[in-house]
Amino acid sequence: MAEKLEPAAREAALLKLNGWIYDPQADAISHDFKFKTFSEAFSFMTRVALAAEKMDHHPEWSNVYNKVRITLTTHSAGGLTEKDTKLAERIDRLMI
Ligand SMILES: C[C@H](O)[C@H](O)[C@H]1CNC2=NC(N)=NC(=O)C2=N1
Repeated sequence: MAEKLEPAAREAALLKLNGWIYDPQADAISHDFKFKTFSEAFSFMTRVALAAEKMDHHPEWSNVYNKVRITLTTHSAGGLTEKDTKLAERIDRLMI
C-alpha cells in the first residue's frame, strides 16, 4: 500500500508539478483547469479518466462548463502519496 509522503518528499514532488496547490488540511493537491469550451474540458476529462483507470488511481473532480477542478489524494492512505504526484505528472503531460 502507498505511504503518505513526508514533507520533504512532498515539496520535492510539488516542484516537478505545474500549478498544483497543496492543501494541508486535506493532505491533497488540487488544480483548476480552464478551457475554451465544454467540449475541450470534457475531452480532457476523458483523457484523464483513461490515464486514471490505467493507473488504478482516481481523481476527485468537478466540472462546470469549461472549468475542471481536480483534487488528488489517496483514500486508502488518508492523504497524499506518490500515486497522487505520479497521476498529477501524467495529467500535466496531457495538457501539453
Ligand atoms: C482496489 C483499488 O485499487 C482501490 O479501490 C483504489 C482505486 N482508486 C483509488 N483512487 C484514489 N484516489 N485513492 C484510493 O485509495 C484508490 N483506491
